Amino acid sequence: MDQSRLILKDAADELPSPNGVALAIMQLWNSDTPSITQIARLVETDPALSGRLLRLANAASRAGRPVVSIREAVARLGLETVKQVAVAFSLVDPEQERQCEAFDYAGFASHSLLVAMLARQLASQSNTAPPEDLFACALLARVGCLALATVYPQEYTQILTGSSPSLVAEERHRFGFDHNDLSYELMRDYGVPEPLARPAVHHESLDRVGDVADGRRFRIAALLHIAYRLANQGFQTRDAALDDETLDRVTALAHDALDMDSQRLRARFADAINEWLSWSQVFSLPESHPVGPDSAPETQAADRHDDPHEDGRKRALVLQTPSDPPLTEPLEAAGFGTCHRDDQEQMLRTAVEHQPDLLVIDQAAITGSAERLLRLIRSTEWGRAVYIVLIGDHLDEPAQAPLYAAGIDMYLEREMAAESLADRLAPAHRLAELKSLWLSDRRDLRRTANQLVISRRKFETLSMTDTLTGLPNRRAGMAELERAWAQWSRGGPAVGIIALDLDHFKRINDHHGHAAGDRLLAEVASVWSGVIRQGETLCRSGGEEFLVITTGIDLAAMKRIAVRLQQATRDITVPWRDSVIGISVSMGLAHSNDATDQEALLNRADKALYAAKEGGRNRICFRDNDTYLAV
Ligand SMILES: Nc1nc2c(ncn2[C@@H]2O[C@H](COP(=O)(O)OP(=O)(O)OP(=O)(O)O)[C@@H](O)[C@H]2O)c(=O)[nH]1
Repeated sequence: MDQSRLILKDAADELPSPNGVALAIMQLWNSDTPSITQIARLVETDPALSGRLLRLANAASRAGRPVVSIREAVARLGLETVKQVAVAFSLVDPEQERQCEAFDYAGFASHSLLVAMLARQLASQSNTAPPEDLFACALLARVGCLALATVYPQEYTQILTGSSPSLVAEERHRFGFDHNDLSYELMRDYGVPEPLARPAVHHESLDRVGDVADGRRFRIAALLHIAYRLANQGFQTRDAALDDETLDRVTALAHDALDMDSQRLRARFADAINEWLSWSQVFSLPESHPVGPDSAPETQAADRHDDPHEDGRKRALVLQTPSDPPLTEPLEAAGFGTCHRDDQEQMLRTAVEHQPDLLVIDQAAITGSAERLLRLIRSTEWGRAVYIVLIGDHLDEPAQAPLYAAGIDMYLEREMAAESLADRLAPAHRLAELKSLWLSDRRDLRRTANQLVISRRKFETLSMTDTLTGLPNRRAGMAELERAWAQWSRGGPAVGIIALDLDHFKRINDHHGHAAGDRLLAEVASVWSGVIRQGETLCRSGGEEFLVITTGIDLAAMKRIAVRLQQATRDITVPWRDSVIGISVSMGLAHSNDATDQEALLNRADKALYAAKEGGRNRICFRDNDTYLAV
């Protein structure tokens, strides 16, 4: 899954934070000195920000134990760093074409938070992993979805609104990898260790949880799956009562993996839901009650042009006391769609939502220190490129200097504002033009780079796939064998090879023609694919030769697979013109217990296959001491 790493740079740096969290962090910053606990609790509600901070904390302590708990990351980084990172987040882009329309950003963050809170509750009652680590792991377990929505907004909208029943299958088809692969890569990039990140990949489906063989990883995958399932219900009902159907589905798993009965499960669910509901106000700010231009009743009538970016004009946001005449006219004359706020908090909300190009701030409407507000705005991502005009009363140059230092671009005297503002906005226009040019260049560049990743990934997939049968080719088979052997040599599951070679295939070609041979090869591949199971890999290693790589089973179990393959081959009939073609297969088995390295293993299977051919074909052979025996 190395290719998905290529889009990490974009994704990891630019995953958007929910506007509600963004605003809450700004409010904390702007009020009194926020405490590290307050900040940590807010950070925990946002997967994108949590990931960034974990990455930073882990980068700072390269040699030490990895930091997985978000609270620990916040404590290690310290208030100043966390404040800086927290305010400089990316936001969901208000411009339609740059956001994934079908992706519910706020819902995603809120759902992830609920899964995380449930995981923490379940972990606190079971001996699986530290609760704070599992909180972070669960919070980030689906961050790949957010990354795909951010990096491929249009394509992801098509996937989400398409008719495919399987999101994962559709993602794989489109991108060559799915959101689980990407979540894993991002989590590793953030510094989450493999034993926690890997089980998270399996958490969405019960079948995939069952595939996790290792005991501790299985418990982690099971815990995350239970949290995910419960969260799906809680997210919909927003109620602490657990329905029987969901409970039935997870009870057996909770019992096996966490040693937890249904009563305790219900109690943990209720606790997590209550905790989550108490946080929901963070999310209900701009998302569910948009505090955009049209929602402030007191200003609605005045703001006819309250959705300034709708018509493609540059956006101006004005903070002004109600007693002053609104600056709509000069701003409109200068080509800006304008919206007014008379309250600083409302202004910040609107700015977060709409990311204006121009901010006109009347000093009289600022609560608290003007410099502090300006610094706060300048430290945000949207605030870095906004043109700021400050309107004040008789400030001489020494009084203006610290305001310029804090981030204003222009100072205007109140009496002059109405008449001279329009004439002075050329630089603001130029900056907005530059910004939009730069953004569109960046967008095009990213789009090209991201498309390249997909093409490359598809090419790689093709170069690892046999075109006739759709099976992994020899190269892919050898890569899989190498991976399995490396695990075995580190004490992992045993590896086995079943080498298969169709009998007298040349005769088929000679008698029925090459096309008939091709049909038969494709049919054989399809039938065998249905016979092998999870954990077994079937590849086409050459013309009429195939390999099955098994893991975690002994020779006796391999023989049973070989017999199933032999029986299935016997049943294959391919109608061709006036006749029906059938085939048989010879097989040779070898097991890692009897081999010193992977070449020796392959060699041993080949020799056993040769013995099967020599013995008359249509048989399964293996070596026992110095003799070859047939199954
Ligand atoms: N139709 C078709 N034939 C292929 C393909 N690849 C290899 N072959 C043919 O497979 C045949 C293999 O022949 P041999 O190696 O003599 O083996 P065999 O006839 O199967 O005999 P045994 O293996 O000894 O049972 C050759 O005729 C190849 O041309 C392919 O992709 N399509």
